[in-house]
Amino acid sequence: MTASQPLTPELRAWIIEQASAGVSADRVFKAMCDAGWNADVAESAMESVLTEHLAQLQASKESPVVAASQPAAPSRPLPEPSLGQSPSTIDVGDREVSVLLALQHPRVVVFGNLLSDEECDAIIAAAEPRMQRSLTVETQTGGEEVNADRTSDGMFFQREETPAVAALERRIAKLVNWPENHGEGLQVLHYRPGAEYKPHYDYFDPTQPGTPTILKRGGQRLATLVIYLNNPQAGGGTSFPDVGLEVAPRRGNAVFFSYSAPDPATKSLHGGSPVIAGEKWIATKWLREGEFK
Ligand SMILES: O=C(O)CCC(=O)C(=O)O
Ligand SMILES: [Fe+2]
Repeated sequence: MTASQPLTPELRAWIIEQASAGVSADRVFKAMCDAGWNADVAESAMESVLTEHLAQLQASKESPVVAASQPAAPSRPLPEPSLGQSPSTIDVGDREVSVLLALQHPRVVVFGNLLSDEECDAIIAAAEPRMQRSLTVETQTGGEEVNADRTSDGMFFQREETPAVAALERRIAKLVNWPENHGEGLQVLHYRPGAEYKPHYDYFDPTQPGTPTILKRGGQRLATLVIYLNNPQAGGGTSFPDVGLEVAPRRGNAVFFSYSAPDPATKSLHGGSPVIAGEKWIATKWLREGEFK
């Protein structure tokens, strides 16, 4: 390379590659000088290449055609409540849900008044006869096993299975702006004293062999809504250990959290803390990328 050398496509590509790999501008500049470039020429070459590259990136982000062809881009749409105007309540059609707390990273929003006491009781009553010790899929063998990290009992409803479940699903869709048919059936969990759900991620781990099969049915999980159906006497909060947050379980309230990628960087690690006294009943709604059939 010499100062008189034209700015070839290879050199342009090399500058972009260095910058994209996180090499500092100073080091790229020094490498060009070491290779014989005049400092002023090297500087203006870098500036023009990178400015043009950034403009191209911006244009491709703004083009809907390109965006649609990149489903895995980090800017993928996510379930998200409309909190732009910092509302204290959100109208979900047949109810005013209150907004009690919002955190950006991890994305966590705590809601009040999502369900009435009667609706909570109706969901518990419909679930109770069908409760079984929670099983998890054993990803190596494909079988199911009792998981020591999850000492609750559980069951799944079909979507819209009872009037209270259907009303809840309609509200959730409005609350977080996500289609009802992109949600899994509601899961109900029952924790007795001492029971807990150790910290975990709700997304499916892309490195596990069973994950591609799971993803065929609706794609990744993108967000979770945990709804409290009763008031435990002590313990049983939902914890987010990466940020030291614990949400108190109060009947009719709910905690929403989303994860833009199946990655711990989302800080979406969370768990159900041990119930110290009383019992804990929750309903969990997982929201998927696509239609869940
Ligand atoms: O029990 C809780 O508070 C958390 C439940 C949970 O993490 C889940 O259902 O995935
Ligand atoms: Fe979870």
